[in-house]
Amino acid sequence: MNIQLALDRLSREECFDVIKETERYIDWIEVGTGVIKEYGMSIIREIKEAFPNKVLVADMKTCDAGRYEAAQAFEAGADITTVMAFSADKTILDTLEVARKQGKRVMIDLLGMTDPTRLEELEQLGVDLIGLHFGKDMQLEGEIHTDLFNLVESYSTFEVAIAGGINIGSLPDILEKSPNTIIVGSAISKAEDRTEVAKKMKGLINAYEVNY
Ligand SMILES: O=C([C@H](O)CO)[C@H](O)[C@H](O)COP(=O)(O)O
Repeated sequence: MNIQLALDRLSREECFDVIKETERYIDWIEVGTGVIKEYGMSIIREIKEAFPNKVLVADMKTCDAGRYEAAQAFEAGADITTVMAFSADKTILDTLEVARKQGKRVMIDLLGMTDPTRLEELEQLGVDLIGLHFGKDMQLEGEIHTDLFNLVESYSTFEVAIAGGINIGSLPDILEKSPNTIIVGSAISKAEDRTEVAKKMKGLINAYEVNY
């Protein structure tokens, strides 16, 4: 099970600090949407150059012009780019095609998605990696719940990532659902001791995997 460290609402310098402080305990690095909007593709390039052995996720949250945006992210060094589940089928197909040609991947972000038939369609389109997502603004009015997994429970074809305010308190319940990737942003990046929090979270994951 991977930890994907999400870098959001951080300066360029802070992004590098957070990675350096936690790199022993994280597997994937996500350059957050806001960070990409602030610094453009250059921050993806710089982070990939500095940490070439980490899988780099560009949280582009693409919803249109998929071919162009996927090419931008991959050209900058991303291994995975994100596309919103509500996007047109053509957008999703185009991003998948660009990814396949370059040996890269697309994560479909299910933020706001409640329609199970869209999952069927995504599977038919050839999607293999999805992100369950309880959004930042949703977190102002509630907390992530494992009910999110209901959307995907009848699909064995998807590799599943999950995000949305996951912290040490909510991690044990999430682990019971055995996602492939656990996305953690503010619980690590805004912590006083980021190394300690990342270490504890990785420790909980390792302990779960040993007993699973
Ligand atoms: O995708 C994200 C969100 O929409 C802000 O862009 C975050 O990366 C994701 O939610 C993980 O961050 P936390 O919720 O702070 O753990």
